Amino acid sequence: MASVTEDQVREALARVNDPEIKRPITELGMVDTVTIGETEIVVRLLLTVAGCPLKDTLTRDVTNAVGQVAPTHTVRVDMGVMTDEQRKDMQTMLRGGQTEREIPFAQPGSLTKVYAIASGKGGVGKSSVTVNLAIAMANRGLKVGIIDADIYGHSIPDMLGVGDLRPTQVEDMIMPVPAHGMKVISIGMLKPRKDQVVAWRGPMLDRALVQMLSDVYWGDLDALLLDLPPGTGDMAISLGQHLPNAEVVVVTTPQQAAAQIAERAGTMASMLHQRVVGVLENMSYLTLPSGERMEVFGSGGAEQVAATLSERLGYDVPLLGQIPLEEQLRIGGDSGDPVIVTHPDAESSRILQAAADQLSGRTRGLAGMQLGLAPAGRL
Ligand SMILES: Nc1ncnc2c1ncn2[C@@H]1O[C@H](COP(=O)(O)OP(=O)(O)OP(=O)(O)O)[C@@H](O)[C@H]1O
Repeated sequence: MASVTEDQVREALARVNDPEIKRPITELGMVDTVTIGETEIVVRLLLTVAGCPLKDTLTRDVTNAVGQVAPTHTVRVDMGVMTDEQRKDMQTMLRGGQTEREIPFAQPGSLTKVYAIASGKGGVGKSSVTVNLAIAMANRGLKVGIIDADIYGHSIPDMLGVGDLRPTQVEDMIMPVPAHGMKVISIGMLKPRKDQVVAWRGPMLDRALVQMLSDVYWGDLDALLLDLPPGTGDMAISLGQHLPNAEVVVVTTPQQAAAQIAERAGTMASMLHQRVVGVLENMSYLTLPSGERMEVFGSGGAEQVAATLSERLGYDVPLLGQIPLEEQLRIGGDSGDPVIVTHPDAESSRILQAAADQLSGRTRGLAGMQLGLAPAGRL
């Protein structure tokens, strides 16, 4: 009987990814020993933390991979836990050799587009827009991350159905929570208790933002969306300081009062040297059973914001779309299954998908856009 070698088994193991970190377990230093007996192969794995919730997935994947190169052997997977030293080595490897924390998206040459979703007033639908825009980008094959930096609302995890999940921590590195094919971290996940009220001043908020940007293992992202708290407060200033390359999308309703406050949010972004890439109007109208459109919050707000910002900032700030009031959108947010997933043909979903395509440079024929010159999503 031709026997299998340890190299062949390790080669097979190199095809198994850690389910959370999504990198080969061999690269992560998780394969401790491989022992090949007459009839049995024993693979000893080192987990990052004892009681890792993904033990069963790892055992299944390892058994399948080794079974393919050694079909006549049985496979046994033993589990141990990494030492502090081994965890630190893994963390350094994940940071690309950097031992110091740094914000990967602020490095020259970063290919990740960062979008800050801002609003003047609260409750205009900024978080709903963030999750649906993010999924719309993921729908096009982009690797997407979301940071919920809204200290007052932090509603993103619930909107994505992961409100009860906590991120895994490896040393001082935090693994983002997977949701709808994306990676998510929320300021709410950094609190000791879910129901704790966040009453932080500027420096604490700054630390929380830096933690979410640099201590979270984001891996390779095409787009990172940040849900900011409403208004022009400390978080917006911190973001401007740490990520001046972020592009800002302003969300507003058609209401004139909301529009004026939204203009201030856009102007502030520009003062922090961030580019305002568009305005999205939410709650624009309600389609009545007769087909007639009722403008519940009036009309013209976002057009006004786009025109004022274009004039003030000296470049074109487009209106990216007008999203109607829709019950399905609200239900999607409440249930954790966003409307763009459950009802991709709903009017709101189509408008959000078009806005996402416009932002990530996927709509053909837009004036001034580079087409086909760079990899998708990295224009
Ligand atoms: N177009 C819409 N149609 C129906 N309901 C909507 C729409 N947009 C938002 N909502 C609902 O309005 C409420 C507020 O929306 P959301 O939480 O997204 O706003 P926000 O601007 O992020 O609020 P906050 O200021 O608290 O962060 C939610 O219940 C959401 O489901």
